[in-house]
Amino acid sequence: MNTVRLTTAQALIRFLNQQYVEFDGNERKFVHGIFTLFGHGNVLGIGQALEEEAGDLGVYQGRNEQGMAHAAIAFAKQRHRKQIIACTSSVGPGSANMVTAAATASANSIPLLLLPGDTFAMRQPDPVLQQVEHPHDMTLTTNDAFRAVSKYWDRVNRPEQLMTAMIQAMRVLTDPANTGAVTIALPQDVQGEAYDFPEIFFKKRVHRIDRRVPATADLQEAVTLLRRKKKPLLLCGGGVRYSEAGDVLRRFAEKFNIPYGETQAGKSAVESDHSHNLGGIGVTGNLAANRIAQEADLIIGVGTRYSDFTTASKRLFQHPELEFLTINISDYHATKLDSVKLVADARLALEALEKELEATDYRSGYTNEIKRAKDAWEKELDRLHHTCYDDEGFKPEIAGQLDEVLPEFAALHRSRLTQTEVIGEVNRQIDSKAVVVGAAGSLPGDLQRMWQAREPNTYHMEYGYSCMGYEISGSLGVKVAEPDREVYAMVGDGSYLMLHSELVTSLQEGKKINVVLFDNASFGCINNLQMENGMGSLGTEFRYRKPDTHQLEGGLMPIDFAKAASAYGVKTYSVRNRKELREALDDAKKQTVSTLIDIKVLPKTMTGDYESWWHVGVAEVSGNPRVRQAYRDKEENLKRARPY
Ligand SMILES: Cc1ncc(C[n+]2csc(CCOP(=O)(O)OP(=O)(O)O)c2C)c(N)n1
Ligand SMILES: O=C1C[C@@H](O)[C@H](O)[C@@H](O)C1=O
Ligand SMILES: [Mg+2]
Repeated sequence: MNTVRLTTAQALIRFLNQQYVEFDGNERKFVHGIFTLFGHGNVLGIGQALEEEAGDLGVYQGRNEQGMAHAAIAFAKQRHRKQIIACTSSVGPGSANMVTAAATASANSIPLLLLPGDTFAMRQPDPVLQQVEHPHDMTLTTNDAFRAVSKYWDRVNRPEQLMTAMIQAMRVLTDPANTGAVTIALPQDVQGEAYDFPEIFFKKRVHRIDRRVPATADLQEAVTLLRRKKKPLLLCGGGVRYSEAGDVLRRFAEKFNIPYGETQAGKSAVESDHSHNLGGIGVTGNLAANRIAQEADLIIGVGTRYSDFTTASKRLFQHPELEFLTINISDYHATKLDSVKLVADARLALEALEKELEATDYRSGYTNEIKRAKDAWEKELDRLHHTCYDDEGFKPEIAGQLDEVLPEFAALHRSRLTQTEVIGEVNRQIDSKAVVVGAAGSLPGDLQRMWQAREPNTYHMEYGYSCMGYEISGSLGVKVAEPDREVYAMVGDGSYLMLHSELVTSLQEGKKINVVLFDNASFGCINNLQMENGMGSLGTEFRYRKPDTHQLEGGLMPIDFAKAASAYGVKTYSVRNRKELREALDDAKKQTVSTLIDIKVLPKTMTGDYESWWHVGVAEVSGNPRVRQAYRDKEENLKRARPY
């Protein structure tokens, strides 16, 4: 056998360069590049290997390991899981910073290859800098924390272990049913150790992403079930987008007159104005989708995990004879809710169902309900777009909680903008091909309800982990994946403050992103949540500590985000009214560098829920009667929800 003498790290980089995927007959390189943040745990191993022979890998420099890994996730998500950017970190804190991102990837089923440095396999210098010592178990390191959040985990303690580790890593990264974070921990001494690797390990490998065909018997069962039902409702999940099945879903819906609601991951598989697209469904769903859902007698989940947000904690669907049919590439997800299951690729399953149903002349029993629901929502949307603080008798969407904060905020910032009017304006003004990116706070709810996606694949929401700080890192990843489109990070002030370091990377790379920052001086959605459930406002508004009471109940903190970002070299705008917003959005399009629009939006002017319920852990006993009432309400809702 021919061999080549390489270090473990050199072999790893050479191997990554030889990985390809094939999907629908199209072949492409799987590993686009690698995000690096060097320290002693990786610079002389992986760093040296990249300096010597990076091959085709683009080498990016991250600013925060979590941020760079989130950028890598967004890249893979936007490329529909067919291409990745790997991430290498140093040992200890560098790797620990990627644990959150590993969880984000696994929760969202997005392939992410993490290559954290590790403590010495040989143990000679122990405790090495940044090693956490465990007297009861010498094999434990920080990197064991990845086990709970990875779909595959391995540690390469000898160079030759790299071969099985990487072959298994590729299996998981390219498996649509089981993909997520793959962690290969690399002790720093092993990264530099040489071995005679067989040349065959570096041969070109093409991983075929198969479209799994539905089993005939399952298909027959699904058809029989569907034919019995008059009011079916499709749930369009992320699997529709990853399977590139939006056009088939659209045709299926039209042909059999079946409406569909969108999950956060599935939104924009088909344009929002399609006749059968009801828009966002569930806790963060709109009136049209949630009304139709209550009366549906069959839910056809396509590529969805049925998260509590999608099903409104299993209370949304109320038809007495409700049943579930689930199309999912993962047997695990298909088994939920006692579904009749089609474990298959979304596109193939819908096509097969279509063929069978055509032969039976099936059509749902909806008459004008779909149009009526859509029209009613459009009217409501128009109202949301035109909420105006200056109107007589103005009531914020979230009324009766902190009404007094609105005049305080308006006076402090000289802004009377509502969040819903800003979203409407942004939606109308930006290019139809632009991608909006979001993750946490009140914006995912507002966007899932309100955002009108005019083109497919223009809505990018990380709502599997809803990780604050993903928005900006994610936008960078989307921009690397889609360099010809404008990308807009839709981000709250809380998320922005948590993590925006990769904004600097966007400047460094010349990858322009636009940050649309909604500053409401609070963790707004959590403030809503606590007050909705009977609490007061505790620790969720951005207020100074008051010296006399020692509580966080002083004035609101005015933060000039535009000024801070302009110091990085970002083109910034301060926006306090519609005219300034329009001008800023318009000017931002003309820029070649990243931009940030600092918009002061009145608190409590985000959307509320539309006939949905979210199961949260309310206190069973309390001295506060409002909390006791919230608990009773929860118990009542629970009685109407499926128990599993
Ligand atoms: C990393 C992380 N920590 C905590 C949370 C819980 N959380 C969800 S939204 C939120 C506040 C978000 O505030 P902001 O970004 O300002 O959005 P707003 O709700 O005000 O629109 C918090 C703390 C989270 N989702 N992610
Ligand atoms: O706790 C949360 C509540 C949701 O409203 C929010 O969107 C999400 O980010 C979250 O973590
Ligand atoms: Mg906020």
